Amino acid sequence: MTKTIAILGAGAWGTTLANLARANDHQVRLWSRQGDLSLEDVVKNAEIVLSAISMKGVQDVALSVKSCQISPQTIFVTATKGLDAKTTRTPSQIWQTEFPDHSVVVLSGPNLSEEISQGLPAATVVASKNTAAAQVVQQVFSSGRFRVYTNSDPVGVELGGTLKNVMAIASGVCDGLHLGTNAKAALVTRGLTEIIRIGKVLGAKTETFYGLSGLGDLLATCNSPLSRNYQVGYQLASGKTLTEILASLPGTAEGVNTCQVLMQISQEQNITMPITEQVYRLLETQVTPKQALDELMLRDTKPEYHQ
Ligand SMILES: NC(=O)C1=CN([C@@H]2O[C@H](COP(=O)(O)OP(=O)(O)OC[C@H]3O[C@@H](n4cnc5c(N)ncnc54)[C@H](O)[C@@H]3O)[C@@H](O)[C@H]2O)C=CC1
Ligand SMILES: O=C(CO)COP(=O)(O)O
Repeated sequence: MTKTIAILGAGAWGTTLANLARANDHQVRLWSRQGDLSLEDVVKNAEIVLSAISMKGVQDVALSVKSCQISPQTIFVTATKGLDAKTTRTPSQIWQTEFPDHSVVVLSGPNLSEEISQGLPAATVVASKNTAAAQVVQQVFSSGRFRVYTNSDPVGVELGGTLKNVMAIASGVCDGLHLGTNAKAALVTRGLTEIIRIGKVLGAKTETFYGLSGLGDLLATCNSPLSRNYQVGYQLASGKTLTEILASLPGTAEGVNTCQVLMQISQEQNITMPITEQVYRLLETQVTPKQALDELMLRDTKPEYHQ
C-alpha cells in the first residue's frame, strides 16, 4: 500500500532513501534546511517521518517537528549514526523522548549510499520495540536491490552503526600507513570486541553486533574509500590536518564527534576503549598515527577474552 513519507535531511543518505521509497511507488516529501518546502508542510499527514539529519541537528529538528501537526499513528524512523554531544543519547532515544507515544524505528546497516545510488545490491536492518512498526518500514524499502531485515534491539542496531565509525577512522589510518592485511584484521576484530564491550554497557544485546548492523557495517565501512570516516583516517595517516580533511570531505564524518562522546562515556562509566582512545588522541593531535599504533601494540599482555 502506498505510504506518505516525510524524509528529513536531503544529504547523501536522505536522498538515497527517498529514491528507494519512490521506486516502490510511495509518496515522498523531502525536507532540508536549504529547501523550498516548510517542515510543517513536509510532515503534515505523513504516515512515516524518517530522519537522515546529521547528529548535530537531530535534537533541534526533533523539537521543531514537535511543534508541527503530527498524527498519533505516525511512525518515526531514524537513520542517523551518531551520539548527542550534550546528552550522549542516541538519535532514537532523542526521537522517543520527544514523541513518547509514537513508534520509533532504527534503520541501519552496511549502506554506503554511493553504491546504493548506483543500483548495487545491499541489505539493511529496521529495528524497533514495536515489531509491527518495523514491518511497515521493512515493506516500504524492500526491493530486489535492497533487502531489509527486522530486529527487536533498536539500541543495539543503532550503536553498531554509530560505534563502527570510530573503527573506520582507525582502519583508514591502518591502510594509510600500509600496515598490511594482518594488522587490519586484528584492528577490525579487536574493534568489534571494543564495540560489544561499550554496547553492552549502553543496553545493547551482544548478538546484535554479529549481524548486518554490527559486523556487516564494520566490514563495509572499514574497507571502503567511499566511507567518509575511513577517509578521515586515511588522510590523517598521509599527514593532513583534521581541519584540512573536513574542509574537503563530501558530507558528514560522524566518527569525529562520536569519538569525543565515547571518551566522555568511558570516563563516566569506566569502560576500557583502547582503540577509541587512540583515535581520540590522534584527532586531538596528542599523538601521531605511528605513536597511536605503538600505544596499541605495546599495551599490557592479556587473554583474548576476559570479563
Ligand atoms: N551517506 C551514507 O552512506 C550514510 C549515512 N548515514 C548517516 O546518515 C546521516 C546523514 O549522513 P549524510 O546524508 O551522508 O550526510 P550529509 O552531510 O550528506 O547530509 C546531512 C544532512 O543533514 C542536514 N543537517 C546537518 N545539520 C543540520 C542541522 N543542524 N539542522 C538541520 N539539518 C541539518 C544537512 O542539511 C543535510 O541535509 C549521518 O548520521 C550518517 O552517519 C547512514 C548510512 C549511510
Ligand atoms: O554508514 C555508512 C555505511 O554504512 C557510511 O559511512 P560514512 O559515514 O563513513 O561514509
